Amino acid sequence: MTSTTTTPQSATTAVALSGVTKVYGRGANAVLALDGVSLDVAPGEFVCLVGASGCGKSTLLNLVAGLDRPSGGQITLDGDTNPGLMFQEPALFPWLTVDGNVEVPLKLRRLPRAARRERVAELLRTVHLADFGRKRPHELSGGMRQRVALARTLALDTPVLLMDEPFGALDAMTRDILHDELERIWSERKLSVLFVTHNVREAARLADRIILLSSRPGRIIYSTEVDIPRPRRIDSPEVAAIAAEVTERLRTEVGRHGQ
Ligand SMILES: Nc1ncnc2c1ncn2[C@@H]1O[C@H](COP(=O)(O)OP(=O)(O)OP(=O)(O)O)[C@@H](O)[C@H]1O
Repeated sequence: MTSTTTTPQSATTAVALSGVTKVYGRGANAVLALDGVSLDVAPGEFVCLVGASGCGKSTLLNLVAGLDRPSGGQITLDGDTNPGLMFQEPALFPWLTVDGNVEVPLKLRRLPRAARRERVAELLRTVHLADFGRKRPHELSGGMRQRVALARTLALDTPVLLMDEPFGALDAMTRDILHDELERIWSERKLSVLFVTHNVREAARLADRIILLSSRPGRIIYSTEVDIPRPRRIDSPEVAAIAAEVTERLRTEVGRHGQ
């Protein structure tokens, strides 16, 4: 069976992937990107997906987002809203102000004007940009632009957030601050997060659970719970120990493929 559905599920699963396979192209040019991936994300769980370059992390996220269809298997999302998406590029509309950008999903949801204004102000307070509503994206730093992108995603009021290397282009200090912000918002709003990253330390800093994908075709080869109390520091010995364990597994996997 091949499908992506958005139907009420049991309360124990926010995102469910069952035997998900993805093949790009056909015949001699066919590329098996994902092979039988099964994964459940619980409501309120923060799951980080790591793996070597080209192992299918973005493919998996795109399938969950409904941007593409699996070749086999099933993907089910709890609730009737689409998941929120964030990428490395904030993808803001340059001709709109910060307010205007955050307002876009609210307009699409046909919220009345006064309610939109109130909601935009509340979302900008959430991401600590209350005084920047009238600025345009080019007037902001990279970190601020990602905050706007986060506010815009939160405007969807979705319980599921899909993030593909959202902080990959930021400097370490800005990334560190945004980790704190994201952790706070995730915990306050009880979001379920599927977060793709190359950065194993970032995964250990943020995740309840880290999933490691094999080199192509992507299969789940390792999974570990991260029991470190929050809030965490990316430079703490506990985070470093988990990161070292995952890095070792990743190294073995990459070595196995001679990359
Ligand atoms: N549209 C496509 N057509 C053909 N092959 C594709 C397509 N999209 C992705 N692939 C291939 O599928 C595999 C998985 O790609 P994907 O982008 O999901 O990996 P990734 O783990 O996100 O990589 P990275 O970490 O480098 O971003 C790669 O080998 C890629 O070349």
